[in-house]
Amino acid sequence: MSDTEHLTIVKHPLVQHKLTLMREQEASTAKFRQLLREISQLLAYEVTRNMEMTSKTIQTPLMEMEAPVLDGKKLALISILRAGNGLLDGILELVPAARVGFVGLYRDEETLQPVQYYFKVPDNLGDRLVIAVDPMLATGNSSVAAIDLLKQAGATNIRFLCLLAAPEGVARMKEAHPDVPIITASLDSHLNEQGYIVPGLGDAGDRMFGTK
Ligand SMILES: O=P(O)(O)OC[C@H]1O[C@H](OP(=O)(O)OP(=O)(O)O)[C@H](O)[C@@H]1O
Ligand SMILES: O=c1cc[nH]c(=O)[nH]1
Ligand SMILES: [Mg+2]
Repeated sequence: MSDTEHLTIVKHPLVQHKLTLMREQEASTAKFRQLLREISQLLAYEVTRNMEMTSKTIQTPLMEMEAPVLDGKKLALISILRAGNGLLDGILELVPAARVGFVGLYRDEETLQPVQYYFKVPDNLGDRLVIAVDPMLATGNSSVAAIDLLKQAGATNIRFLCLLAAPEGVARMKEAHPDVPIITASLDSHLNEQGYIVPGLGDAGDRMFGTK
């Protein structure tokens, strides 16, 4: 997979405008959550772009026609807890029949290593397009670990959707999972010493859920 196939940055003006509003430190919890939900639907448009299609015969008021419909087994959306849930709900509104799974991971603040606390995913992952969602791709340790687990559970066709990515995380994902395309709204500058994305937006989970 070439670099341009591996990383897609969604530069649509509505995405970029909403992302700027989310980055601002005075955005309230309610505003932050609402904006993330709105952006998730715009990003979902991009991440589902290549879903397989088939057709079926329908009857319009005027005539019979062969009309396009989605093919194959349902999509599996996987939320990397807990911040992933901020992307999940909006996408589910667009794809209400999707199956949903959860990978519970938090990042140890000292070591920046992921600590797993939950894993529950739909059956037959190998037959599905699997879209893993987490707003932040920082060191990449969490997303690499989550995708390791999804592959162990049988997933073969995986995409990773995030709001912000750091170059360090993109490189780590490319090394560990070169077959997994990343779709994001922004490739930011770098990570700071605490592993936060700069300029970033802070801790996505805390901002979304109003915790510290
Ligand atoms: O790429 P990494 O360096 O691993 O960092 C990214 C991870 O950090 C955040 O989660 P966090 O650990 O804060 O958990 P939370 O979602 O419960 O807030 C974020 O949602 C990612 O899962
Ligand atoms: O900047 C960052 C890095 C990891 N997790 C976050 O929520 N924000
Ligand atoms: Mg967090």
